[in-house]
Amino acid sequence: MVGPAKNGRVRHAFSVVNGGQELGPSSAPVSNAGSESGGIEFTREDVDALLNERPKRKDRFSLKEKCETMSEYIKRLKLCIKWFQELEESYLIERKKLENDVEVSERQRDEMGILLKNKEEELNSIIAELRKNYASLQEKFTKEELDKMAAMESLARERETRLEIERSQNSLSDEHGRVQRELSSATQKITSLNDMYKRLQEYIASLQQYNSKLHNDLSTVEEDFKRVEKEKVCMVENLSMLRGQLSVSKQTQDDAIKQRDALVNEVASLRMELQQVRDDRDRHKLQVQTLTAEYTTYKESTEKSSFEVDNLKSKYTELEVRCLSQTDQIKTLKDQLMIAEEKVQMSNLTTLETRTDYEGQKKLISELQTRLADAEFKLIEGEMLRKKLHNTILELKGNIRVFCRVRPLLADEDVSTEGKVISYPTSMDALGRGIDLVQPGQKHSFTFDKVFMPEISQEDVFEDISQLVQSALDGYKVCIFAYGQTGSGKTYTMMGKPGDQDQKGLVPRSLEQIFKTIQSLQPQGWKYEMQVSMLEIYNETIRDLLAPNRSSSDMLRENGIGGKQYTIKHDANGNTHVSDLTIVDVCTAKEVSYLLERAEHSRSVGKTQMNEQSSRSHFVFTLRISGVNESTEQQVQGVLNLIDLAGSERLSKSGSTGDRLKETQAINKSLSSLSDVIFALAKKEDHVPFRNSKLTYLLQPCLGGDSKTLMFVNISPEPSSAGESLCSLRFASRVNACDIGVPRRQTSMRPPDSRMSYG
Ligand SMILES: Nc1ncnc2c1ncn2[C@@H]1O[C@H](COP(=O)(O)OP(=O)(O)OP(=O)(O)O)[C@@H](O)[C@H]1O
Repeated sequence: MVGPAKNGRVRHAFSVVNGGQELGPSSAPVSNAGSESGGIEFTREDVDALLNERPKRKDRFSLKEKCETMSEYIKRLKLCIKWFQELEESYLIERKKLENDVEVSERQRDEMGILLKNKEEELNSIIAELRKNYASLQEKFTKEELDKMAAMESLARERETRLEIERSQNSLSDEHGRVQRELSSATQKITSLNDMYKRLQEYIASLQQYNSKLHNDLSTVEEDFKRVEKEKVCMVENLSMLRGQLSVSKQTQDDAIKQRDALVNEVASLRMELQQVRDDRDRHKLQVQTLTAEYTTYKESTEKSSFEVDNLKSKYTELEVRCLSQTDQIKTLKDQLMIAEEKVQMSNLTTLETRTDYEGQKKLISELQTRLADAEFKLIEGEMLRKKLHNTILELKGNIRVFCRVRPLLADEDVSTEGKVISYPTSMDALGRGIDLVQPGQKHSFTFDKVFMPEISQEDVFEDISQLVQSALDGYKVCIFAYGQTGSGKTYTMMGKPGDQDQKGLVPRSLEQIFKTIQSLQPQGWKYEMQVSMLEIYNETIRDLLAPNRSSSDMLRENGIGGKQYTIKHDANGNTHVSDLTIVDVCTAKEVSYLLERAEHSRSVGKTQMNEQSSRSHFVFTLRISGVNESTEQQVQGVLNLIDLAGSERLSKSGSTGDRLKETQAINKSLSSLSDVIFALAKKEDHVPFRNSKLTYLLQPCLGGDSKTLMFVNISPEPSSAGESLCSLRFASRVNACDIGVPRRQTSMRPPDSRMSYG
């Protein structure tokens, strides 16, 4: 049926009956109530809609749902195709009918000719369109079929995958269970590890606290120590003053006692004199009485002799005068006696006062002595604590310490043209520890344990290492070495300026301190024995600097042309032995100075363009210290190694030729071996090439742990040395980063053959 044109469009209505049931696209089929077949009317729009109504891909649909939707859609498409086929058939039938009608009715045909033609055209176009649609539907159908097949295949694959997944899910759930169990045990482990970590953190915090406490204690102890030292000095002064006062008051007391005794004697003699005078007076009184009686008797016989009377009168007068004078004398004596008695009383009082004073001062002295003993005890205790804390701090550090020393500009050096290359940062954390080297356009900053500026004196430098030297007496191996380019001040730092007391170097100062300390430790029962050896390493050959009668031929032989070959060995205790090396027992600093002078003569001193006095060998001074405390049975064995390394210099800069070139090459080889060792230690490599040079092999115990090691890096302030200084500073900062472990104190018995031990 062809419906009326609506909105310029031709409306086609057709119905499909399938098994008595109307089928059609589920989307809005409009039922035509007037239709005979009671079928469904389709418009072109409906068909277009149906064709365009391809199920939208919903990503969230599962493959199965997609397949079902596809199947539904394909089903509808099939129905459509069927409808189209039926439609085509009905059109064909209609056409046939019309053709028949044409045949039947020419008129009708003429009338309908145009209409039919149009209709035919229209139908043809519709058919063509439908065919086209059909073809495209077929195509779509095939495509959808293919899609369906692919979907089916992928569904099957998915099913398989799902099964696989389910299987793996099962195994995964097993795994999950296992992992859960492992997780719970791991969680437990983590909890316990966390606990442990917390405990460790607490432990670290407590260690840090302990460390800071130790630092505080150290500073308090050092303050106490200083205070007690001051107090001791005051007390000693007081004591000597009191002793002076006491001796003065003793003298006064003796004088007073003597005076009193003299006065007592005087009083006794005065008393005797008085008694004598009294006796005289009594006697004279008696005489006077007798004379008076005689006078009365003679008066009665007055007339007898007037001469006798006169005589008797004069005698009487004389006696009276004598009596009067004696009375005066008695009075004077009495006065003198009174004065003497007063004096005695006074001197008694003074004696009493002096005695009280004396007792008071005696008490004060004994009090002061007790306080002094206390202070001395505190001092010893403080010293012990200080030593312990000092050693603990050094042990905690566990690395090679590095002190940097910049020498002043020498008279013939000038920086004015190129400017200063060395500066010192002033920030709080780098103060006294930082050094900056400025090169054109670049600043290199370094930090060390200490940086000594040019104006720092030898004494001040020594103050900073005196504790380390002290450690050798406490039984540690101590190694101090100076590194730096030629002329940077290594020998000055180690040995000082010969003949100038103020500019003595570390070696003489260390020896003085050691001998002084040994003496001060004597009252505490310590007795020390010391042995010295000195050697140099020249062109990779060891030379004994204390060998008796060392001639130039010996030197030649030592240079490898026959003769003694000194070999280095380390024993299990970390002691180093150099075969045939001369070891001298020493008791005083003077003896060591003499040996140092002897060694200095033997040293090889070469001349290069860089430094007229440049030492071309490594100088190694060793002092072995064995101490025993007779009261505590304690024994210590320490070693002090003081090393002045040969100058590090670039061949090009040194301008060496011939023998000097050979020397420079040997020095550079051993110094580069030293840096190889340091780098291997810094990287904690399994193999450290100690054996690559005599120097490193000799220093193995100092570099490989076990000992307290300090390196001086000496720097020249000259702008022309900036490159060398930078190399030295870089090397030193690597050395500083080197963790060599904890130094060990040697308190065991000295082995019987320790005379040959080097360090
Ligand atoms: N801190 C200082 N104060 C004063 N003068 C110094 C100082 N340091 C070094 N000098 C002087 O610098 C010069 C070179 O020093 P020194 O001989 O110690 O160098 P060096 O590094 O030992 O050289 P080399 O490697 O050739 O032995 C000497 O004249 C020395 O007196």
